Amino acid sequence: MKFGVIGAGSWGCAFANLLVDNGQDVLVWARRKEVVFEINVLKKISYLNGIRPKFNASDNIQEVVDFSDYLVIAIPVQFIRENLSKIKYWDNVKGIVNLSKGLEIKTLKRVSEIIRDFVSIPYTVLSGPSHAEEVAENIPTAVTIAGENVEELQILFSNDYFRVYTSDDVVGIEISGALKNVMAIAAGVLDGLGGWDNSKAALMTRALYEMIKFGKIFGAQEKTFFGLSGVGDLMVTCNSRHSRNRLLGELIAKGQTLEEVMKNTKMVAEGMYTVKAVVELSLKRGIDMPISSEVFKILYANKNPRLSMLDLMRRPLKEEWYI
Ligand SMILES: NC(=O)C1=CN([C@@H]2O[C@H](COP(=O)(O)OP(=O)(O)OC[C@H]3O[C@@H](n4cnc5c(N)ncnc54)[C@H](O)[C@@H]3O)[C@@H](O)[C@H]2O)C=CC1
Ligand SMILES: O=C(CO)COP(=O)(O)O
Repeated sequence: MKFGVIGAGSWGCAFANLLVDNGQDVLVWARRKEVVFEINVLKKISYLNGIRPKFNASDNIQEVVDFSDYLVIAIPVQFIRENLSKIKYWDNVKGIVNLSKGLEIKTLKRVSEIIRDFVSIPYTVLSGPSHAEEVAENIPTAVTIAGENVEELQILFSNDYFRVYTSDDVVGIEISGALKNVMAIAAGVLDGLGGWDNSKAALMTRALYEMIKFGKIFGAQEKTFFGLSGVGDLMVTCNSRHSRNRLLGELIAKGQTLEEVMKNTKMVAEGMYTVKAVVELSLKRGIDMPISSEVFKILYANKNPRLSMLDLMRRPLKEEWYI
């Protein structure tokens, strides 16, 4: 099978190598010519230290689409629309597989909804605790896919280091993948303030509750949040040294501004965008989202992270579970 991968960041490249390991033909689209040169000529992936690309890249997005039976989306969510709008013909593509995690802030849409604005071909989302740095090193990893063609894709993606489960909950997988990035920023803030175990465990548990509360309003199934794309990804992203979102929170709590953090990295922390959509949607739908709302205030209203922590502790006392 031929797979075109849109995005040559860490996850696009790690996933492309996985597909080659599984015997698939792969062509990756990179936005910048220097990245194509690095991959095709220098055999380097600048986003993944020490990992050799097993695939070729092109900076011509239409060429990659024309090559593909399946098109894999692996670019930050805020750039999906602008890049898909460059594609004129979708004739060969039999399905889309989305690896990106977030909500579009301009439209408040999930990735499946953004894609539906361009084409109506089968859509599948893949999510779960899967840091590119570890998948690229063939470290055992398990994820979930939902959508169309999942039986075929489960087999094509699985191998001895990558185990794929199926689910029937596209909405739940998209929402849990998007929201855990926001929660990981909050976890990073706690790391930056003191790295306390009690506080982190409490935060992650209440974060899961907040994710479920939000997801159910949009039709997600509660059980999805207890699976790989929910609690699994929440655990890895809140704790991992690889997590961009967790690191963003940590650096902010240690005194850097958002602008300073962004200037010093070419990586993208999706949660810093998604939090805007989450706060807007929660206000519109009347969903109480205390952690997300504090993350928003820390990032965009210059709120002192210690005060955010205190404000969360001082909320009205209540029963633990009342969804
Ligand atoms: N890195 C990881 O371990 C995982 C990432 N993801 C998701 O995959 C998606 C891609 O993230 P990463 O590969 O981590 O990216 P990254 O943080 O490694 O690299 C940033 C990527 O954004 C691209 N980019 C920046 N501006 C762009 C624009 N205007 N148009 C198109 N692309 C642009 C860069 O070219 C680069 O490919 C995100 O939604 C992320 O949440 C999901 C699972 C694991
Ligand atoms: O989604 C991820 C791991 O499953 C990657 O998380 P970060 O974007 O925080 O690195």
